[in-house]
Amino acid sequence: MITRAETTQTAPTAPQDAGTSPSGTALHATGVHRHFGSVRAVDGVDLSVDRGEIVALLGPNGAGKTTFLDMVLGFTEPTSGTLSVLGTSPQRAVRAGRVGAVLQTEGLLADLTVKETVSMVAACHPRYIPVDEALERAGAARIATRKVKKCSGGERQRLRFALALLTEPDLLLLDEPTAGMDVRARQEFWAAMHAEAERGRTVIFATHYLQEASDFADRIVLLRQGRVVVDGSVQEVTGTGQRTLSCRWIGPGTPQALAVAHGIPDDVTHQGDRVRFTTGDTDALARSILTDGLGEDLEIAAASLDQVFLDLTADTATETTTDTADSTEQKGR
Ligand SMILES: Nc1ncnc2c1ncn2[C@@H]1O[C@H](COP(=O)(O)OP(=O)(O)OP(=O)(O)O)[C@@H](O)[C@H]1O
Repeated sequence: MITRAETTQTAPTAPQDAGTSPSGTALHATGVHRHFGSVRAVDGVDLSVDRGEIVALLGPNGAGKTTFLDMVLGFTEPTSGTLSVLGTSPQRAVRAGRVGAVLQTEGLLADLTVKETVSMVAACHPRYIPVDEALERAGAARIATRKVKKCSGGERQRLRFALALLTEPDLLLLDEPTAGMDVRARQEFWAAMHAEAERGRTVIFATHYLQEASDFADRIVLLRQGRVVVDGSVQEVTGTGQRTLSCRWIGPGTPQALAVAHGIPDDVTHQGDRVRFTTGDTDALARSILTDGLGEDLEIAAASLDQVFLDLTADTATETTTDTADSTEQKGR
């Protein structure tokens, strides 16, 4: 049985077991559910990720991100629905070393050095890249001789990254990979990940840092209560939110009257000499302001990813449950 801690470390099956994915799809999920007793952790996810894509998986605590990644890694099976990874089952893709993962769980031996750890794990694989190369690419070369127990949280993540790269995987899965890293470590981590993406790897990462998602991902998938609520590029996702229009008011009339005329009576605020409107139709508002000479120095801004995230996940406090019996399964992580 494969456990979360073993994912990047033991994949002794021959590569030909993994099959191929002629369509170029790295991941294909159709109607995937994963229920734990009464808890619908994943509640009908349809998702297709092409090879070479970089996808950020966002969602509030308990949205189902880790459970979904666990299924992609073959740790747990969907309750229903189908899931294929690189054209085969998750288990076969993982065993063939075609999937690398950087997870938050432990599973590292405290008394080994970083390099010893990578060497030991490399020896479990039928084929792997040179250990020094994996360390270098993961930004872990300078901590090669450090004992794992002396490594900080961020350094351990780099070590996990080096382990994930050993088999030159086609798909990299990262669950909150930069948790615990300081700003510099985070920047270095993403620079290293960029280099891996440029080598053509597909990267799927779960994160709570929206800026990281915005900076690094081609595509944002937002989960809420086990379902995909938004799926698109950063521009498409922020485009679903309300825009703001601000200007210097020069009259006649009042901003409030204009807001009422546009059906947004409560969405007008003042900041210094500027007035700010929040609306789904900034074009119509801008037209009125310019045509009637009501304001000057107009600025229109799309919603921030943070704002869209907050709007779409505002009511997630309620737990999603099925109407079946209580959960008897324990959270095993
Ligand atoms: N083994 C399990 N048994 C019972 N419930 C579980 C189990 N694993 C996950 N859950 C529940 O499923 C839901 C989704 O959890 P999951 O860890 O996938 O969310 P997440 O989006 O990764 O959250 P976070 O951002 O906090 O890591 C939660 O309500 C969680 O408590």
